[in-house]
Amino acid sequence: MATIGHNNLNAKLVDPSTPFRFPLFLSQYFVSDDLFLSSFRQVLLGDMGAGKSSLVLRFVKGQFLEFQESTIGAAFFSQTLAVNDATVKFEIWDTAGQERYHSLAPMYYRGAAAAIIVYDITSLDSFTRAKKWVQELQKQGNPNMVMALAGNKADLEDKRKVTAEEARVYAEENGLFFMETSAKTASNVNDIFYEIAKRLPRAQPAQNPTGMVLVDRPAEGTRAASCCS
Ligand SMILES: Nc1nc2c(ncn2[C@@H]2O[C@H](COP(=O)(O)OP(=O)(O)OP(=O)(O)O)[C@@H](O)[C@H]2O)c(=O)[nH]1
Repeated sequence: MATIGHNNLNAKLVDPSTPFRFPLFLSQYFVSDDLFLSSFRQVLLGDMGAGKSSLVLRFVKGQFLEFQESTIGAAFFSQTLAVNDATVKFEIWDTAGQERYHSLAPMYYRGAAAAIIVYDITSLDSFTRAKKWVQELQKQGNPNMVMALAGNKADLEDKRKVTAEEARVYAEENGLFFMETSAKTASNVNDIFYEIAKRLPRAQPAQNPTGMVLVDRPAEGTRAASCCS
């Protein structure tokens, strides 16, 4: 059973391996003719203290805590975002950066459609750690996974140790998109989630759906089926 580390957030006790209602990368629900919802599982990975929980807290609640508690195990959040004509629901796993939780990470990234790998621009070690996460995802993650590299704490320019150029080149070479973010000032936080949503498989409403259609499918390849056309 996964545990959670945040008592200040709306994290739920959920084991990603069994009771999760829609275990595939992408679930689509045609609720009515004019409401279309795509649901994506997403994971945040990175060194401890890089700012993963702070980014999620900023995205989900618009808040920032100067003294954010370290995550234990992982924490689950959800947030919806309007992207073009569709509503995208993110089901977000915020993993713990402490090394002792490393072995839990595959439980969270294996079923994920997208990942944000977070480092702290004031820490070379956290950038090195981020690269190791990228390697692990490239070897063991979903091959169609959308990956973003977030250089967080961009507000701490005077303490910077990782240049934006270095990170950008690395991201380009490894097929990630890159943004510097600040959970503190909110800079680029919504933007990075929005960019991920835009890169996920395009949500397309069915032709004249009648009634409710529930479709679970892998990220790519199969077309949505309708029970009631
Ligand atoms: N200045 C600044 N501080 C930040 C930013 N993001 C997070 N922090 C601070 O960095 C510390 C660690 O943030 P967390 O969000 O807990 O980091 P984490 O990656 O979730 O850490 P673990 O749960 O241990 O893996 C906290 O004290 C935050 O307030 C940021 O953008 N700017």
